[in-house]
Amino acid sequence: MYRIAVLPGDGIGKEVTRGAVKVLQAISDRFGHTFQFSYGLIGGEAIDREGTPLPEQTLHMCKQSDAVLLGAVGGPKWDKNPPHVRPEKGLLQIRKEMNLFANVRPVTFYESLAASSPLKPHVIEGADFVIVRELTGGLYFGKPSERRVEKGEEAVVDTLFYKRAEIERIITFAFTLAQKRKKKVTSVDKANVLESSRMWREVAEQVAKRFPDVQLEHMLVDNAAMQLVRSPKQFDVIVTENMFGDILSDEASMLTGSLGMLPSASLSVDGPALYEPIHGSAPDIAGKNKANPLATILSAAMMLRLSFGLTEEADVIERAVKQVLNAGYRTADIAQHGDFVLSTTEMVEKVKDAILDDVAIERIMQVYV
Ligand SMILES: NC(=O)c1ccc[n+]([C@@H]2O[C@H](COP(=O)([O-])OP(=O)(O)OC[C@H]3O[C@@H](n4cnc5c(N)ncnc54)[C@H](O)[C@@H]3O)[C@@H](O)[C@H]2O)c1
Ligand SMILES: CC(C)[C@H](C(=O)O)[C@@H](O)C(=O)O
Ligand SMILES: [Mg+2]
Repeated sequence: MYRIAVLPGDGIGKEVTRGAVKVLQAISDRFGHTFQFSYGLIGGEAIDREGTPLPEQTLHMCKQSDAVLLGAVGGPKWDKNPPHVRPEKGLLQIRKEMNLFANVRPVTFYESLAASSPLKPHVIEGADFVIVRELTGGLYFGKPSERRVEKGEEAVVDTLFYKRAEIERIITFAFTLAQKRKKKVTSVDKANVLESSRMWREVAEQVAKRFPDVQLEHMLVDNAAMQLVRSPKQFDVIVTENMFGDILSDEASMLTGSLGMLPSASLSVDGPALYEPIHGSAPDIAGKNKANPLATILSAAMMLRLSFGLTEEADVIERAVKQVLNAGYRTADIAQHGDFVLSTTEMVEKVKDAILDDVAIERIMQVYV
């Protein structure tokens, strides 16, 4: 049995996690696995109901689970809350409390979505890279982070803080991943300005010595932002600090045409991992059955593969997504003029159908081939 903690969160988080759970149930039916789903509050809804963005009960449930599936948090309703009762604080707290330092954001080009991207097909065709984002340090967690009065003037400060060991572990993770891929690491920093980036670069050089089969290049983050749209096919594994990774991964989603396509895994050295789409709660489309569920469904596939070792089942989900896209089914965010637009729930049903077809074909192949 696999114990999955489901944290729907706010806005479309509820809609896309509902869809991913249905897909996992289809996998469970077909492969005979037992997924035990437990639900917890996080983010704005948790604030409304429990007065805190991450209730202790939620954190305990997640720590006791085998993996966590999260939707998204946040929304205008809570945007003026004090810092400690913002929905996003709950997300940062669960990342820190579960030591989820390694955030893996794969960026995959889908042939059938070439027209959905704002980038030219020849630029993106074949692009396939992973952004490895340090997730529990940097500006997000550095202290002080406060407003103050300095020499009679109102001022404010945030702090970009990393221990050398935190930098070393994420870069080591990136090199280990690159060894299993195309053996190239692009370390992104702002070493021409930031001291933290100069240490980052030193550590990358030191770690590289332990991976002689992996190529290391350094790239300044402003150049990297430009290179992502100019020539994304050059990348294999990008490793970078927290804030840069947040920004670059949303930009990278445009290779697929939508934020609604990118999954993520947040991993720790030990203990359960957390899987979530990189997008947010999308208040502008929340409750309209318009959200693209594929990023969350693909995050569930990452869960099966990375947390449960169910590689065939993960492959089935990823193949089903590709089949549905190849068949021309689109949610509004990836639709072109003239496409038949599916709702969130309709897209989920198409993925479930493809899973059932895929498994049927697999069974036939096993029997007759
Ligand atoms: N991991 C998270 O929980 C997470 C991530 C990012 C933003 N947020 C929060 O979400 C709220 C809204 O932030 P935002 O609008 O800047 O970012 P967002 O990612 O929610 O939305 C950005 C744009 O992308 C679209 N979009 C996002 N996901 C989509 C999907 N699955 N299908 C179709 N379209 C999709 C939205 O409609 C919107 O136009 C904020 O409160 C923010 O803090 C949460
Ligand atoms: C909601 C916000 C705190 C979060 C982040 O910046 O990490 C989000 O943008 C993400 O990418 O998961
Ligand atoms: Mg983000």
